[in-house]
Amino acid sequence: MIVARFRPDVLTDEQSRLVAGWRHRGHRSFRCRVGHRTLITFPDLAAASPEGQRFLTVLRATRAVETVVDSAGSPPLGSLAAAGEPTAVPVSDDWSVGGGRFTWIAGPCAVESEDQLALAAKEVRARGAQLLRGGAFKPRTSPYSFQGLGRDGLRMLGEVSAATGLPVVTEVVDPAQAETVAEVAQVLQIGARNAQNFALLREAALTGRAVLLKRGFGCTVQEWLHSAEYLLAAGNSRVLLCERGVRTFENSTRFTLDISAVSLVKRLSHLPVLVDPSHACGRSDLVAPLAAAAAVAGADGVMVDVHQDASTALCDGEQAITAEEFGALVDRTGRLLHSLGPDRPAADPAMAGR
Ligand SMILES: O=C[C@H](O)[C@H](O)COP(=O)(O)O
Ligand SMILES: C=C(OP(=O)(O)O)C(=O)O
Repeated sequence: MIVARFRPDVLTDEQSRLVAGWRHRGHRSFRCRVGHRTLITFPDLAAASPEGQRFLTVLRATRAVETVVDSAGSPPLGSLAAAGEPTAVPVSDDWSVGGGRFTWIAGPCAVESEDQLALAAKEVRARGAQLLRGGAFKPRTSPYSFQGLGRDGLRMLGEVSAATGLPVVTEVVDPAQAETVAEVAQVLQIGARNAQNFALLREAALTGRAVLLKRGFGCTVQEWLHSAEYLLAAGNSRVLLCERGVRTFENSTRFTLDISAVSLVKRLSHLPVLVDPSHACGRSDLVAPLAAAAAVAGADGVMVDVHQDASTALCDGEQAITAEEFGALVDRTGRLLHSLGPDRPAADPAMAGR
């Protein structure tokens, strides 16, 4: 699919003229601001048709257009080739995910009480977390399992965030609740089970909050990237991808962490890629090695479940690590990243699309 990247010193009237001309002929275009640049894709442009050829000539001759890229079957607005460089996604006044810094997101799987959340936030913040996770609305396999504290949980997240300064990542499961969740959370999480709930993706994007998009456990990399494209095409470029394991024949771990997808997506997409080792393996003893693997594979950060007393956890206790273990994990991974230095696989626009 054809996508045009416009220069940072955008000549918006040129952009608008181009888009208006194209739309006047009954065609669609989708625009997304990525860093300092604007990407516009033209899904109806058939490069081989005479009309397509004429439009491409105009695009290439337009001063405001930096480059015109064919994303070759990959979703265009998320493509690294189109953006030209990886994007860093701001999630608060003083933290961006991506851009070379490693991000730690930690906290309980589910918000269970004020005390539990406040203690977890204090503990993970002291040990290096930049964002607090915690589910208020829990997507559970069984209707009889703990479903989360709902609005009460959201309120607790808001209070703890205000007290600690930690931005909050929490899941939204219902399109009608996207705005309510966005009043509290700096990052809306779309869980694996909803990765292809397109109405939910659209509502989450329209809140303008950053969106952390888990990979569906039955989704291919291309399906996952197309879900991200729904967010981008709705005009929200603050998208974080999160690999959390896929379902395979292997059942000795909860899911199978697809580490190759991490390195691959860093080559295909300009969006930051995170890894959730907790949900991937479902076992606290494998969280540290998988987090290390994620860091080496080029991930921009890791999200982990942390609980003070996993034996009493109301959700996913088997995969939660303690705050002390989290601290050790942050230290070890920090040393690992340092030792890798510039050898850590980074997004390389020259490899995009291979
Ligand atoms: O965050 C946790 C999810 O809600 C959980 O992994 C769902 O799984 P389960 O309901 O099968 O336990
Ligand atoms: C439900 C969660 O994860 P996933 O959607 O990856 O299962 C979660 O992180 O709380």
